[in-house]
Amino acid sequence: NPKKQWSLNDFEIGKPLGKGKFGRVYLAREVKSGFIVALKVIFKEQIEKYRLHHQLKREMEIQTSLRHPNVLRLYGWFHDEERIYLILEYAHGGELYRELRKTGRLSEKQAAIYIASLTQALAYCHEKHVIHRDIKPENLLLDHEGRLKIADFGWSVQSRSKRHTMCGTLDYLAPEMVENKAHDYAVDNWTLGILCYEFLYGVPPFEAERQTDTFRRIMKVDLSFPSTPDVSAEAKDLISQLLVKDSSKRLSLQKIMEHPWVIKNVTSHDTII
Ligand SMILES: COc1ccc(/C=N/Nc2[nH]nc(C)c2C(=O)Nc2cccc(NC(C)=O)c2)cc1
Repeated sequence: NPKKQWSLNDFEIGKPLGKGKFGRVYLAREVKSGFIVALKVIFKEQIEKYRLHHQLKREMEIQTSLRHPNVLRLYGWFHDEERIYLILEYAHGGELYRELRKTGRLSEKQAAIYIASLTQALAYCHEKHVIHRDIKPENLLLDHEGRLKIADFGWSVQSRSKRHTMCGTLDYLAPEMVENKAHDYAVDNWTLGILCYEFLYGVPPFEAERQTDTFRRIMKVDLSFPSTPDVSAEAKDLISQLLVKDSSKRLSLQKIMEHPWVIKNVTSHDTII
């Protein structure tokens, strides 16, 4: 129940799942119910040091309020003197990133299933007035059935602007984000185009040696499709309709679900339509 006051005594801590910038994630079991969760431990002094208290609070309120099969649940949280604990849904498959690195690239069917799941999750977030702004393979988890979960509201606690210049990759940034312009929901549509390209080719479209070159390629929308792997014309069409500099001209989430490439590759049982 959401109002219960949780504490560390309610959980048996299991193996560490991995570590983020602000702390580590552990497998954990709620003692009374035996329910398995992922417990994300964030150090308060890290939050205070980067003055991210309000940001973390807002991100946690957002993620607690979201209920969608492709959005990782934040069930609750608690804290002690030096740490904040997030009680998160456990996704057995781990980061989609790892699967992408292992297989190099995805089949058109698998890529379309993930794009359709992401599109539906984003449509849900947008109707709840939540712009995600930071979808990238390492923020996407897979559950035991291979279903995609957007998983970075709760712990991507860096403030957006600093985060992108400070660390991490620019590959997924839309031009208006790169220019630090006011941005709206359409940044997420751009990112869907980046992800679709990366799922099919194994690398993001504007990858470059130096950040300055990636910036330049994004601003120019310097998009090209290599001759191998042989990717369908429909997939290229969808990518080209998303990686459009003018955010108002990007394909809408609704239109993505109606695109021939998605219709051809995603039958309703793969994802809820
Ligand atoms: C290293 O191999 C792994 C294989 C699977 C996992 C599963 N993680 N599942 C999660 N469910 N809910 C949350 C939150 C997480 C989670 O944070 N996972 C996580 C955290 C940091 C790094 C990784 N690394 C990978 C490869 O998945 C996963 C974690 C690690």
